[in-house]
Amino acid sequence: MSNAMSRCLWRDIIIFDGLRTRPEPMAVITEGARIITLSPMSEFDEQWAKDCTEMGRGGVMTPGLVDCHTHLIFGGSRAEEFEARLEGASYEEIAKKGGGIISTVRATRAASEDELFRLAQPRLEALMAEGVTSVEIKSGYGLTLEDELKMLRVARRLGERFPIQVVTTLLGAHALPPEYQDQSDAYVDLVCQEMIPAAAAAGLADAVDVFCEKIAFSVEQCERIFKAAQQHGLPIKIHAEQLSNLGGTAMAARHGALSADHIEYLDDHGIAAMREANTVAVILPGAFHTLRETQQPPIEALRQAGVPMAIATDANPGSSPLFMPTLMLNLACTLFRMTPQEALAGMTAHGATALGLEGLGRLYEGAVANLCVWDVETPAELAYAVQPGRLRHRLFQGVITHGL
Ligand SMILES: N=CN[C@@H](CCC(=O)O)C(=O)O
Ligand SMILES: [Zn+2]
Repeated sequence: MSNAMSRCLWRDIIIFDGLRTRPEPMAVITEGARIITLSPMSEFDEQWAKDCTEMGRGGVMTPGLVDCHTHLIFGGSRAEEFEARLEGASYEEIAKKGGGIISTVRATRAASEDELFRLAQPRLEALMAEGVTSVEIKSGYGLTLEDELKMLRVARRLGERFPIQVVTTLLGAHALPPEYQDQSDAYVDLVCQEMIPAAAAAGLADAVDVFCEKIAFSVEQCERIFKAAQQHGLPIKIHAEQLSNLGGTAMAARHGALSADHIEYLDDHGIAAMREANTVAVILPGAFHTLRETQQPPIEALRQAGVPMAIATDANPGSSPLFMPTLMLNLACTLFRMTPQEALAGMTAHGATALGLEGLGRLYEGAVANLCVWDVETPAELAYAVQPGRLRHRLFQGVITHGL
């Protein structure tokens, strides 16, 4: 890593600023943890280069990528489930037989904190190698008080050990653990009365998430969890309308949710509620692709309503074992006809909004210097080609962590 206090200068670079591509080549100077100059080349003053380390010319600069939905911490593998699905079993059928999420719960409970850390490290490094500078990591494979806290502690440790911002989310209501079979309300009590208070008191959770679906928790149960989260000052988000339309998104939006994620089955009522509440739509093309879903998320209706759309990897062992953020840009375009600019905004500015990190995921004078420089000629190329190795520089809080 370089000295964060020196000045770095990039010239003749195309800027995607988090929302749009700037119309002309720019010069960018960072000093310490901040961007201090972001100027069209036509206004460049050679004096600015004094005391700067020249970082090169050409290429594309984007904000550091924001992956706002991941399940990076888990034990075990679900390769067998992958094969079973190829032979025709559905995600829901596998879940109902105690496989799916619950099989990862068994492996995660059996793993120590150190082991989970060791397993998560290369997954996190894969995201960083693709330019991610902020990542959300959920619990949700513990489903006991201790195992959920164990996962959250691993997430915090990852954020302390690596040059990346880790935002943690308590997902105690991810699936009903087998020991609570036929007692889902009692399990929701555990989430509300023990997990949320303990995670909040220990400062381990930055938000609370739920999986609202027939194979998981009802709208009423999710609402109860949201009320408990808000009593502890924690923002909320929801996995909803992925496999069916239960109306969880509209309920979550009424409670001011940061985001509603998946949302393939979202209807107009849900979209109106999201627009009203400024809830971000988190689009997860990796899960859509892996589960061979057929119901498309309502991209055009969200676009017309002006609901911001984020894109994330949903990296997890079951529905999206895909640890490559730029692949998600490509899938969002090819599967959902999002534009490359929309996809990039989804993994920068809107991804940050989905995490409540306003101002991050953007490039402007004064912004935190979380940024990437890519060996491509236009921002659209990042979504067009699926090609590792294009990251020239990655800066996290002004420190060069890649491409010295
Ligand atoms: N939909 C629910 N949860 C995860 C899947 C987790 C798993 O299959 O292990 C998701 O976001 O896709
Ligand atoms: Zn998820």
